[in-house]
Amino acid sequence: MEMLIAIHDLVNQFGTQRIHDGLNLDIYRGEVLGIVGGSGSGKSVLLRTMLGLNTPYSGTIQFQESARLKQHWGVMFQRGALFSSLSVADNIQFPLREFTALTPEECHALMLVRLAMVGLERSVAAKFPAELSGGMVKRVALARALALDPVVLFLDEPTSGLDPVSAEEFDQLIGTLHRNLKLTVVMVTHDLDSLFSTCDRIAMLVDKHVIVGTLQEILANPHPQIQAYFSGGRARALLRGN
Ligand SMILES: Nc1ncnc2c1ncn2[C@@H]1O[C@H](COP(=O)(O)OP(=O)(O)OP(=O)(O)O)[C@@H](O)[C@H]1O
Repeated sequence: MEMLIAIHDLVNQFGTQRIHDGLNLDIYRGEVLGIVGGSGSGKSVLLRTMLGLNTPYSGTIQFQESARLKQHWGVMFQRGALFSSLSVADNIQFPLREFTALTPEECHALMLVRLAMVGLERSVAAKFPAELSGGMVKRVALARALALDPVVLFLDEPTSGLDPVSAEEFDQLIGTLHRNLKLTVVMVTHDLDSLFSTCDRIAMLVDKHVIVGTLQEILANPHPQIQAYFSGGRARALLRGN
């Protein structure tokens, strides 16, 4: 498989608190990788470091040429996803205006395509974020992340705050987009449903490193933190249904 992102010997540290200590992780083109781990284990810091928003203490993160520039990335953050003062149309067109020389008409047409891709009607374009449901906000944020036709999509807790039905619909949407667009998806998630239904591989933050594998491989790993993470009632119920 073709490697898209190679993280080598990564160390992140704040003051004397070491978060990652020689972390290695390869991310392959076309996969959906779920990043999991307990609260405070360093998932967000890892994502932010990949995005260049956090400078590591040491180590390297290499992107393959085709995914090296910001324009190649679609990013959906958990909070503050949309600009509240801009309409849905302007939110989605924001990256197009920033990074491309497309005409306003072309931006508008592309915005409508992105809206349709995330399953929203044209009429939503004129609305403002405050007028949308939580699930619609997530879809608009996803449409904006897809605006520039990214090579890789970074999602931070994409289903947090959604009711179970909306979360499942959103998982299905991610799966469909991944298959149709051949996207590489890197998502931080606490949502075991998402993890089990959407991710090809799991990177679990343990002891300042990641343990990586398919769901089956991770479940077979005897590390006590992994066993504890997947031994809760919900995880067991999901595994029975898997
Ligand atoms: N800018 C910062 N300055 C100092 N400490 C930080 C900074 N960013 C993160 N940390 C610390 O790094 C640790 C890991 O944080 P991070 O947000 O990555 O955890 P997480 O795994 O995403 O947790 P959660 O699931 O609760 O969101 C925490 O102890 C946090 O307090």
